[in-house]
Amino acid sequence: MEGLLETLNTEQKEAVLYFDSPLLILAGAGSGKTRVITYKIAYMVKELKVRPERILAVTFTNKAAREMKERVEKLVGQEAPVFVATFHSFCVRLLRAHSKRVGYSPNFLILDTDDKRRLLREVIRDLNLDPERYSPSAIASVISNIKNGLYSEESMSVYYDRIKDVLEAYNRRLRENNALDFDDLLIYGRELLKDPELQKRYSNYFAYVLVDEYQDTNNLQYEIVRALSKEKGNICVVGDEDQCIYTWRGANIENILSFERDFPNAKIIKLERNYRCTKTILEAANAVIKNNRLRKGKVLFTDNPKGELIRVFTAETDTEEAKFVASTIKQLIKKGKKPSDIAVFYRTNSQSRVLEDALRREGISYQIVGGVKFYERKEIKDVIAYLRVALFETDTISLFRILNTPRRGLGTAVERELRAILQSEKSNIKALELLKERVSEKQRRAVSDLLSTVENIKEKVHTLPPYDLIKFIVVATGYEEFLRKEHPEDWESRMENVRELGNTLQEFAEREKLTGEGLYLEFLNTITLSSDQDELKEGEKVTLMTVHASKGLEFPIVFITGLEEGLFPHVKSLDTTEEVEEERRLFYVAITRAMELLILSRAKKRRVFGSLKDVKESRFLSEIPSHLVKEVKRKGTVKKESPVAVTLPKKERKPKIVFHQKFGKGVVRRVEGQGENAKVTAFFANYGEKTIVMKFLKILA
Ligand SMILES: Nc1ncnc2c1ncn2[C@@H]1O[C@H](COP(=O)(O)OP(=O)(O)OP(=O)(O)O)[C@@H](O)[C@H]1O
Ligand SMILES: [Mg+2]
Repeated sequence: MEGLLETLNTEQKEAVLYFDSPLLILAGAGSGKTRVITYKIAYMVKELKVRPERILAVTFTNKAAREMKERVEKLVGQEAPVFVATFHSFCVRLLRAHSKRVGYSPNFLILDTDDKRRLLREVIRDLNLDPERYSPSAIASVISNIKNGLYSEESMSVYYDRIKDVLEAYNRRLRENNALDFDDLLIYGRELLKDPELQKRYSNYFAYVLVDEYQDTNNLQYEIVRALSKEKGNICVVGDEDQCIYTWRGANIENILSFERDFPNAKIIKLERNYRCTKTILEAANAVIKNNRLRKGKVLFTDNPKGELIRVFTAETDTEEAKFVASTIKQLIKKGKKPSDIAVFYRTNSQSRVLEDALRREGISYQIVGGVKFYERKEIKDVIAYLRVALFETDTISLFRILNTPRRGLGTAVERELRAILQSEKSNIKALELLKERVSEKQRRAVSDLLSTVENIKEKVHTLPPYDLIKFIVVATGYEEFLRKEHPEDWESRMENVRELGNTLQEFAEREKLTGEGLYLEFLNTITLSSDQDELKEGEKVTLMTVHASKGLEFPIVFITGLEEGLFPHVKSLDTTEEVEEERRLFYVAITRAMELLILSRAKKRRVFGSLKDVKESRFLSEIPSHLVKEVKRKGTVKKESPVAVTLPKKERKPKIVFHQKFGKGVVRRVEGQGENAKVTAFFANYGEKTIVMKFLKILA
């Protein structure tokens, strides 16, 4: 342990060793805040002999939690698990133990964003409201804001009156389904801790509480932290007000001030040395954030080398910008950089597609974090819904999802019948039994089939390995045929996803050493709670993500794309100074993820709703001092693809070896057709023979 403390600077060491009163560490990006938290936990376990499970560490995402856990285990050895949680996962644990007190049974369901929207759509339809005026996703966010108490009293009453019926029906349906949405987790978690007995029990149980990314906690989260630590004051929170980027979700910079008020004897430690970025990058970050008025203001310096100048590229169009990113990455890799050292950020999810296309064309493997997440893809949700119906007696939301998926002639009329039955009958299986009596002969057979499939799954959960169980669901329901018919364009890749689900489950089972029902419950739990950062797997892939998802992470090389007015800063955040300042903090977060090289880009024209529009350079670009920047020139004067080359094609060479993003290298067997739409059949070592459209392949030989 002695040796370990030596790798900390004086202030960091002081923070690790300080236990006399509540501790607040306020410090800039890359100054070692997260490092202090991990070392503090390690110190408590190793030196103070605190039992690891009695230390509660809270971070912002599951990914961050997992990383922290690994780091602590590296420091103390794996002798015992440390409880590193997110606010949501902590509340799930609390609720599983005491759900009765808030009127839920312990095996409650957690609705994710998509489930929530589906349920709202149903509610809106049942209330005979116009779905045009009441869009489920808009209402979903209003409801979330109401639940989080984000509206002022005045606007609250306006919103509340307008959606009162929807909200009440929605909450009722949640209760009937024994289900909670993400907001409820925090609300009921907080509710439980209001009970003096529980509050005492848990604040006594936890010897110490630590919170990372404290600047982004909202009021509910703050109250939870406070309930757990107010008596003993055994708490350490770390944050940076310049990185507060979730005020739109109710994060509150004021929490930092309230901390000093609620814990009057709090000790404040500042860390001023950045260990992450080059001098050039840090100077740029400091210059940008200086333009914000709403900040405490602090200095941050680094002893790191000056490093390379920041590169700036101006493209004619967004497509050209993407090409620039892809070709630059290719060069960097050629020069020996690892793909996993490179990250590409964008302000909004929809920017990723163009970038993805360009990367694919260059044959660069990438992973996308956020966007349509794997578990939100339709085919994955369908298959998981079968699992959920089998495992959760009362999950009617999933029941309606699978009723006619794949199509089995159980349309809206049958759905209505089923809904009526469910008014009095809560069990899925019993409801299906009853449904059989109320439908036509043909439909009866369909319902019987569905019923036996569900019962089979229920049983096979205990007997089949996970991969085979997924296969069973696919075969029993004819899901592959269904995909083939419904999605002739991409059914293969969808099936690939379903298989991937089987792989993931298998891997999860082996890693967590779980089997049977417990395995699936834990798995469903984990994926429902997984957030933007959680798909990040290590590996030789370039990472694409929104700036929001990049919080807390670091990469040697970072691209920030789309630096245009209206995009970054975003058009929705231009009205007030506060909004623009939040965008600037977001830009500050993005810059400070970069360790060695920062590359910024923008386009002069960008496709918006299908057509190209002129866009202006982001104001943030001009806030970076010019001596830190180097303009990247466009290569030569490559005109638009010359029409001559298209009309006079060289005799197409038949490819022999190709490369595919997912399958890797393949030996070509057949080619049908020509050009980018030609169908190439190739053999891939780990996947067997596949037929793929040329444009998704790279020719290696
Ligand atoms: N004393 C130190 N000696 C060497 N490296 C350090 C030291 N402190 C921090 N680092 C390294 O600096 C980098 C940034 O540290 P860390 O991620 O803990 O910063 P942070 O303050 O949490 O940043 P952010 O605000 O972005 O979350 C990490 O790679 C970390 O290992
Ligand atoms: Mg951190």
